[in-house]
Amino acid sequence: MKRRPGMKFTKMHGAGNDYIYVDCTQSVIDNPSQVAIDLSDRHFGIGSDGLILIKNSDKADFFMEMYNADGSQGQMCGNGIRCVGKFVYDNGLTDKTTVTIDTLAGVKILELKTGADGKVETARVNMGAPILEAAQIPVDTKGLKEYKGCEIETIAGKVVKTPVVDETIVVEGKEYKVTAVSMGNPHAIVYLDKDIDIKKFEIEKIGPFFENHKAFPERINTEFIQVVDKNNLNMRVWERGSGETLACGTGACASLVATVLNGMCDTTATLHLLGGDLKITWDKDENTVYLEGPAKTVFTGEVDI
Ligand SMILES: N[C@@H](CCC[C@H](N)C(=O)O)C(=O)O
Repeated sequence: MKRRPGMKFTKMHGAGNDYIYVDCTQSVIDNPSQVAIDLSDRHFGIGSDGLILIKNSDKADFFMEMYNADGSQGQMCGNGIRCVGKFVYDNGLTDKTTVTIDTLAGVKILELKTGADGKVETARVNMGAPILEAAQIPVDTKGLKEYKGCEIETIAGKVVKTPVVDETIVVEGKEYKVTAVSMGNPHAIVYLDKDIDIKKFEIEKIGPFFENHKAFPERINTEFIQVVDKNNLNMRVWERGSGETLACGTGACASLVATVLNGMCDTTATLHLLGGDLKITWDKDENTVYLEGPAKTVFTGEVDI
């Protein structure tokens, strides 16, 4: 009997945030959500933080469709989009080094940087403007301890009327200060003391309670940040739908914005994550966030689905 051909995939990572990438420009995958659950499993599957499909787009060069390890869809993925840039360039799907990629959070522009072997090593992504209005993140401010509120002026006198900056939230009976930012997907940023060893922080105990807290109607990605100095932040992340990951690109962007809003860092900083470093800049004149970091291929293969 002839074996049905398997699905070709490439395992890639950006600062240790690993996904399975599939070229869907010529073929389709039925039930990608279930495929993400099955293949992300680190014992019974390939092992990853989720699945990313590269599709055709009528608005941009390509479309990125991303699934977390639990099969839920994320609107955006900062580490994933850099790897999509590497995938399409290294595999000859484009010869451009400035690539546009559409996502559920809009079209993003990537500047790809190649190494001596002609392959993409890093990418700089224009991630667009951070979203700060509670309802758009979304945050249900009734789920906070009490909402004190404030107003933030962004560009051209545009005022954000209901941001969530340094508000109090009660999680498992303990009070935390939280700032919320969306980069197309929702993030809650919480600060840790300077003197703790961030690598020993028990994120797996508290992360799920933030993720599913009543203040976050679409669940949330939570970044735990330690401010080292004005240009260096340590970060651990508990991702919505995937649990702890070694890095989160949108999370690093959201954390930089949150830390600027809290007056604790400059508009450019390096975020140090378990899987590597990401450089983030918030250009306040144009209200745009830029993310720069590595993109790596681990292996390619074929798998039955
Ligand atoms: N790791 C990603 C974000 C992936 C999506 C996230 N878990 C969500 O559901 O919003 C990144 O690098 O940005």
